[in-house]
Amino acid sequence: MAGAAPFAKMNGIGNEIIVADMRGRADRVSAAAAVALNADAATRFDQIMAIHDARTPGTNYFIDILNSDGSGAQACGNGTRCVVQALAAETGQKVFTFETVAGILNAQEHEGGLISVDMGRPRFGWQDIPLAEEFRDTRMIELQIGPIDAPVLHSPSVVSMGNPHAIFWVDRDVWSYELDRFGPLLENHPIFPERANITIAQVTSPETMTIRTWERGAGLTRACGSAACASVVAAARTKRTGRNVTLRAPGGELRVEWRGDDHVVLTGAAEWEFSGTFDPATGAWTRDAESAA
Ligand SMILES: N[C@H](CCC[C@H](N)C(=O)O)C(=O)O
Repeated sequence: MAGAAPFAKMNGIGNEIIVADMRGRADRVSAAAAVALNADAATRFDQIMAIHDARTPGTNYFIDILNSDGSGAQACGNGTRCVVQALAAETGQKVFTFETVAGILNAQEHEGGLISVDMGRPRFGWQDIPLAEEFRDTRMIELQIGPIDAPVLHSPSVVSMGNPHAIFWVDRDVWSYELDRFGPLLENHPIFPERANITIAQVTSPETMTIRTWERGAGLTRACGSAACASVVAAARTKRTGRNVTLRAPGGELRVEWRGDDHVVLTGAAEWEFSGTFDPATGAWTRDAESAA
């Protein structure tokens, strides 16, 4: 065993994140450690962002992303902001280039503390998302849930932001839908061979929308950055909004810009809660003595 590693419990507008410092070592945070940390109320999380030494010249670090069920994720916008805040606090550096299994991404901390992450280009091909069968037009696919003649949620837009997203457009308040009941069914629907993150979105103006997300591998979360990006891209594609949108999620506000060069930039806050050390093999952990409650 390689010994204990430092971690910080943080959140990105309520998206519960553990930033694990795995620099200078060859082991990974295990799925068993993720499940154990998530089972403890004090360290319950949506994603672990494990910072590893860079693998590719021109990048600062490699980031390994785990969901709370121990599965891997290709992208996590809110978690990336937490990584930036932790590293900026440590080093004073403000601009970072990270590598994840989904590719290279740039991020920066602004004056005043907000952090932007360039989440790259969205992909729309049915094989990119992926879907189990061909859909030529992914702005709206045939998928519904609820009574057959009066579906509660139907006809989502689907997008890959490195990870799979389905966005269901709703007219009523997003809280009036039982996302805890429908989320798991949709996440695991056979149309999504790699499962999917499920978002319900209410567009409130060409520049604003409200979203709630059921995350693949993590369940209901108070915010999901890649879902915010997917929602804006899908809304702009279907002419529901422009390309610059402020989103309200249960945990707070995010800004998304789908730039002219096709990159999607996510901006929002990140917050440190406490620090500790943990065993990346088992998830056993202790809180640092000087750390906040
Ligand atoms: N919370 C993350 C997304 C996690 C995605 C993950 N649930 C998956 O794709 O499996 C975010 O802020 O982008």
